[in-house]
Amino acid sequence: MPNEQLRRMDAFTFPSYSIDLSTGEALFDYALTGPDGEQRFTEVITLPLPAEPPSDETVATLGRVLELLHVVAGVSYYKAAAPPRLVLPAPLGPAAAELVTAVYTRGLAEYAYRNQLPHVLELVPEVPPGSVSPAREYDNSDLRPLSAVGGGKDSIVSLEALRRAGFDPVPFSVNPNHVIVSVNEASGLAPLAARRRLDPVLFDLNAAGARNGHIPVTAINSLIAVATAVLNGLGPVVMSNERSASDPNLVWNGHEINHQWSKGVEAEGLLRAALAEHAGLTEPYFSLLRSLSELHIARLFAAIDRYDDVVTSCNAAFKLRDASERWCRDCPKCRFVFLAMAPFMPRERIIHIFGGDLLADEAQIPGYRELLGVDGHKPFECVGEVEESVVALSLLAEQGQWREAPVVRALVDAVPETAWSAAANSDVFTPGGPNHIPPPYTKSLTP
Ligand SMILES: CC(=O)N[C@H]1[C@@H](OP(=O)(O)OP(=O)(O)OC[C@H]2O[C@@H](n3ccc(=O)[nH]c3=O)[C@H](O)[C@@H]2O)O[C@H](CO)[C@@H](O)[C@@H]1O[C@H](C)C(=O)N[C@@H](C)C(=O)N[C@@H](CCC(=O)O)C(=O)O
Ligand SMILES: Nc1ncnc2c1ncn2[C@@H]1O[C@H](COP(=O)(O)OP(=O)(O)OP(=O)(O)O)[C@@H](O)[C@H]1O
Repeated sequence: MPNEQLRRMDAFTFPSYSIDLSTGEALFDYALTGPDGEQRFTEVITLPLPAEPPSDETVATLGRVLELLHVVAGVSYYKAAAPPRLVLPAPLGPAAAELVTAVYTRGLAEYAYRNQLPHVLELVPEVPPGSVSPAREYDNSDLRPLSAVGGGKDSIVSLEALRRAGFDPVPFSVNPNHVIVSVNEASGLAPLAARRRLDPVLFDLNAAGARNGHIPVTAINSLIAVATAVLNGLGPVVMSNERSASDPNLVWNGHEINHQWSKGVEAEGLLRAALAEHAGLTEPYFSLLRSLSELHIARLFAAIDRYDDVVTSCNAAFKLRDASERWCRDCPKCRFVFLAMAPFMPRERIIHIFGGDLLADEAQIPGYRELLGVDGHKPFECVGEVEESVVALSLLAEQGQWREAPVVRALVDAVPETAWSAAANSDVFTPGGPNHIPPPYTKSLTP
């Protein structure tokens, strides 16, 4: 469909969804409609099946989770045109409607900002009138947790904490690539995986110049994880989203723009409330690392060495096409994670993990100046707060193994006095902020 026709689309709708319980394959249909016709899409999500066929109650609860997933996963296709109307397929309760509104507005905020589409931030979904029959309560809080694994340091810290605390976690990933497969192998635990296939038409439209940008992928992965847990008789989904994920990158037109919005605590609360209301799940989903800073998580990671050959936090390794093998060593996330880990491990170990030394590479100085708040705003990436970067730098400046590294020397000179004093009084190693960690899990992070 030509780009001008896409730009004239006036509504995004959700024609149908279905699941085949003999294969685990769910089909989610979407449509952009306008004066020139419609553009249909189908996303395919395949859930891992349990050994025994699920009960009717399980199928009913799963259906409710998939109804939410159908609507949330539509963001990938909505963004190809960003029409003014978002027409939901069925009535929703207030908590579910609030989740959907937030996913399409705050979740697409970076997209709206970069494409200069302020109406997206004001989008109000059209919810068909009627009530939703109450969901059967489903308490899975005592069952084995499903621990989401993204291949990076955060999910490794959670997996190991759960294991140490005796929770017997099941690793779970959506579309595990070679990095995630290697991390699972290193864990020695038997993982579950779901498959997700975006409609290839979307890539054709993108190549032809359709609107494009960042989407709240964690909200989608989280609901796929919850659906997998329900279908397989497992307990809460444990995420590894940190405190700083809730911090916006900037404010635009009075709206917070946060690249990591669906990893933040607001999204976590909305998702939990929607799952309780719409699917009856009492303890569906929480982040174990919510109270911790990235720097604190890096320090916990440094105490675990069984994943050194495989751990990869660089997003370039997770692209659908042309992915890097492991760390690209030239992006905000590589820079930040290197800086965060370096104070807590011998120099040879971190060079081994990354395959190079970013603090010896002077080409990295401009990127590090952004992370340290000296230039620009916090990059649109999964990186910690400026204060965490300054604290990490101050720790490096005290260590003989790093003090003379060219990048450390240049940055120590660049950071203003005010930032050093803020870092000196920083609480980055003190857990804090709101969280949804259920009581049985609160002690998991204490060695
Ligand atoms: C791997 C990555 O960072 N991708 C972002 C990148 O996309 P790119 O075109 O370079 O590569 P692909 O990921 O292969 O995507 C191809 C196209 O498909 C679209 N798409 C992808 C996944 C999806 O669920 N829906 C989609 O529509 C995508 O828009 C591409 O056109 O740049 C994109 C634009 O900024 C980003 O949207 C891609 O981000 C992925 C969705 C992704 O998985 N990113 C995570 C690594 C990520 O950024 N996580 C955040 C958490 C954000 C959140 O709120 O959940 C983080 O860790 O901070
Ligand atoms: N493919 C995936 N399947 C399931 N969960 C995922 C996937 N990718 C990321 N996640 C989860 O989403 C959350 C955010 O991902 P993120 O990339 O920040 O974490 P990570 O890979 O564990 O650590 P790092 O921040 O070091 O990359 C984490 O809980 C992670 O486990």
